[in-house]
Amino acid sequence: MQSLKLGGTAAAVSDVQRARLTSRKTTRSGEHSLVDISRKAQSGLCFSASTRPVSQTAAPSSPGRQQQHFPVRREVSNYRAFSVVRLLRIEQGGAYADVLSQDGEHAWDRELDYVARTLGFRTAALDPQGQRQVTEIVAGITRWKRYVDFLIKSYYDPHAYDRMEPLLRQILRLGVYELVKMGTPPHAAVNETVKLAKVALRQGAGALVNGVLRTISRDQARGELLEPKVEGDSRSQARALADLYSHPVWMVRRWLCRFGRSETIALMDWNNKPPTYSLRANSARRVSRKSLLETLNELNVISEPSSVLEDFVRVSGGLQAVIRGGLMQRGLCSVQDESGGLVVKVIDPQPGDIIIDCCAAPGGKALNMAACLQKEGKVFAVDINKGKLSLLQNAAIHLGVDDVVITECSDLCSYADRHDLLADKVLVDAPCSGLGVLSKRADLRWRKTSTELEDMVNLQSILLRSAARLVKPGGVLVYSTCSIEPEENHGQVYNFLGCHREFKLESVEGYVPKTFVTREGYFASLPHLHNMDGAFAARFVRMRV
Ligand SMILES: C[S@@+](CC[C@H](N)C(=O)[O-])C[C@H]1O[C@@H](n2cnc3c(N)ncnc32)[C@H](O)[C@@H]1O
Repeated sequence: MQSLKLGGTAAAVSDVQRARLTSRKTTRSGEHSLVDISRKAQSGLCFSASTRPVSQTAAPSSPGRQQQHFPVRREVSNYRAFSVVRLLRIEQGGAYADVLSQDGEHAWDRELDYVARTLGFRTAALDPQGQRQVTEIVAGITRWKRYVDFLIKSYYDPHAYDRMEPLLRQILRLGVYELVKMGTPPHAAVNETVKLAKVALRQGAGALVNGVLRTISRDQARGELLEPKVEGDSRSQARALADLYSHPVWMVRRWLCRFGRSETIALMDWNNKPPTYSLRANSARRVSRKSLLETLNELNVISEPSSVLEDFVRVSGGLQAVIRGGLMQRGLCSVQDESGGLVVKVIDPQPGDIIIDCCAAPGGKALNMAACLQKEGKVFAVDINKGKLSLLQNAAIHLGVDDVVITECSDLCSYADRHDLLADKVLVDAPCSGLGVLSKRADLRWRKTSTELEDMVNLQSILLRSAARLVKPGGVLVYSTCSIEPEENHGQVYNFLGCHREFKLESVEGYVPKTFVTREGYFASLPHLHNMDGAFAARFVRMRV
């Protein structure tokens, strides 16, 4: 199958014509060829008096602007319009896909205005099902971006695609994603995205989208979809796997060296699946897991008891119904991955303990530890990020543990200089690459670089050294991350023990189920093996002198 090369050489153009890649409808009606249309669409020559050029960047906020300035276009699928505007915003503004999706109820109203300002027309508001569709589509396209772009570039000119106006790029991505990953019936996927391109941009943009999508759809139906070929030297294979499973090449290369091919694929498969969420029943308000499961059942949230933690439940289908039901506001539960709950098991908080959580915000582990104390003892929650620390403070009030949690906004190094508090237990849940949580953080894989990982390693070792000064003789120090990378985990432990003879490593056996205990005695969860986020924890004990 010949790929479509627009704006390329004459030979490439004639290949296109020979392959008759434009849709039948377009060629039969004698309209412009896809090549012409795309050139016009790219150059912006297709703007007419009746169409308006859409800003290349996100629409500026203009508070004085009245709603009636925007015509209502009910024929445009609202969730698709919301999705492309969100994607644009994520790409241009760097907003987190997952943060956006968990915004509160009123955020959708604000977003409706934002969509109108960006597209130049209003759509119908979204019902809860539409909201769920936007969340899932945006997260899905964010995850599958590299693969979707591979397809578009294979069926279109890669250079022209790179220069394409941002909104048109998002519309194309949406159409391709619907066709190849969502299984939307082709006529709906094509017609709806073409309509969106025409109304939001111009006729020519619609024709371009139509041509590319129809070609992909036709090849897909014939089982001839262009796919990355995993062949050649290790570099080429890594690149093809990166295209196929939509991950950065540097990640694929490091996982291939460590896990081998099939496990690397299993890990990438996990990262590409919709995330699983779990909730911790709030024992501080005497909420049992059984009663939490009943409440979830009343809200029609599919949930089941965790198989590894007695106070946790797993929920299916996202958190929107849980958020709408106000369960967190009412202090019934908090959102925490089971891997985070298992790290708390490694710390083993007991009533009466003085605990310092050195990198505490937004507070999943600090609040869990506080509940374990049963009102006896203290959790000193330290974090350098004031905003995130105030989230922790508010959550402590909702959960009824604010009498146990004491927050302090500080750099840990200066905190350790200022305090001679010797705690029973100290947790360093260090900032890390987050490579264990790529399923939940849809855009994280595209924002991380291997250089950043090295920077993280330096910061982690500084924080661990500072934290060590806060542990009393006989006390416990736990170092944890939500990474699966050895430099951030085993490597830190090795370096720490090398220069801190007063600490010895203690196995986590007995604190967590055996399946999470490594040969060296660390806690480690791997997403594709344990069906939860990837995390790591090592438990040290400070020897009595
Ligand atoms: C992985 S997060 C902690 C997550 C938290 N333990 C929880 O369970 O929700 C790492 C935290 O370290 C904090 N941090 C980074 N550098 C720090 C420093 N020098 N001193 C204190 N906190 C720091 C970040 O602000 C971030 O909130």
